[in-house]
Amino acid sequence: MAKYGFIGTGNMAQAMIKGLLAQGVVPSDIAVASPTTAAKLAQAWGVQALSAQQVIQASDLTVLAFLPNQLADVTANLVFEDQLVVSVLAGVSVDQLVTATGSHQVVRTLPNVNVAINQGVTAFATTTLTVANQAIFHDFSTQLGTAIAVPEAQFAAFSAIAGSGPAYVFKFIAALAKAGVANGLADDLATTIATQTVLGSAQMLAASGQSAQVMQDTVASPGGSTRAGLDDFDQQGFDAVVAHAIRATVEHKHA
Ligand SMILES: NC(=O)C1=CN([C@@H]2O[C@H](COP(=O)(O)OP(=O)(O)OC[C@H]3O[C@@H](n4cnc5c(N)ncnc54)[C@H](OP(=O)(O)O)[C@@H]3O)[C@@H](O)[C@H]2O)C=CC1
Ligand SMILES: O=C(O)[C@@H]1CCC=N1
Repeated sequence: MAKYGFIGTGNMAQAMIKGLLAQGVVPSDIAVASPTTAAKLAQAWGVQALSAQQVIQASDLTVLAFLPNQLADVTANLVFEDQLVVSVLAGVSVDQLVTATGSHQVVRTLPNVNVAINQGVTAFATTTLTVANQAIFHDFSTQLGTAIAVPEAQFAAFSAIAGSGPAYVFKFIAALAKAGVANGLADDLATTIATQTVLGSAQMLAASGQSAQVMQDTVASPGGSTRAGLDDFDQQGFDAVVAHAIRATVEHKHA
């Protein structure tokens, strides 16, 4: 089994580690480095907390999972040689990764937090990898969900829809639940049914082979309450609100 390393152990790294552990990767095959959280993860999950340089040396694949603006500082004194480096840093290009690490075996990725339950969707773009490193990255990424090769010019759009998308879906669920409470449902019940409804609807759409537009019509009986709600969404400019927020996300430097 390949050994995996993480430099940076925040929300994204923890989501990836959870996904790997759920797939049967043994904790001792995962090495982590960060100022404070790495030691806590070693206690809680049995992974190895090491220095960043030791993580690189102990791993077949090292994930960079700190904040994008930390790239130069964190890598300044690290030696990667031609180790396989997988970055999750939003907005950081393959060329920037090669310059910062000195490695020519580099993968730029943009995952989402659903990797924690092996249902992530991850964009990737690479330098020319050795056959061995292609296999190591393929095994790593497919354990976490779906991995898709995406041109770097499309990473910002991918990041907005897939990377940030879970936050926007959680926002919709929260709004749906809040509206349920405003209309008389208990808080817990409203959250449970809003969550299950979004989960079931996504699965229903995926299974249907139909467009999301067509599926709306299967719910809205002619002259019924759903049509009244959909018309109200349109009058309030729902699609424009979503498009505006996605544009703000795409235009951010860390997309
Ligand atoms: N969250 C998400 O859904 C997504 C995040 N990303 C990318 O993932 C990366 C991490 O984001 P996220 O996990 O949300 O952020 P967090 O703030 O949760 O995590 C940042 C991590 O960086 C660590 N860190 C800080 N300084 C150093 C250092 N000098 N050396 C090593 N590690 C350091 C922190 O360590 P400590 O905890 O010990 O302080 C922390 O574990 C970003 O680049 C982001 O663009 C990409 C797609 C989705
Ligand atoms: O918010 C962020 O900057 C990162 C990028 C995509 C999701 N989270």
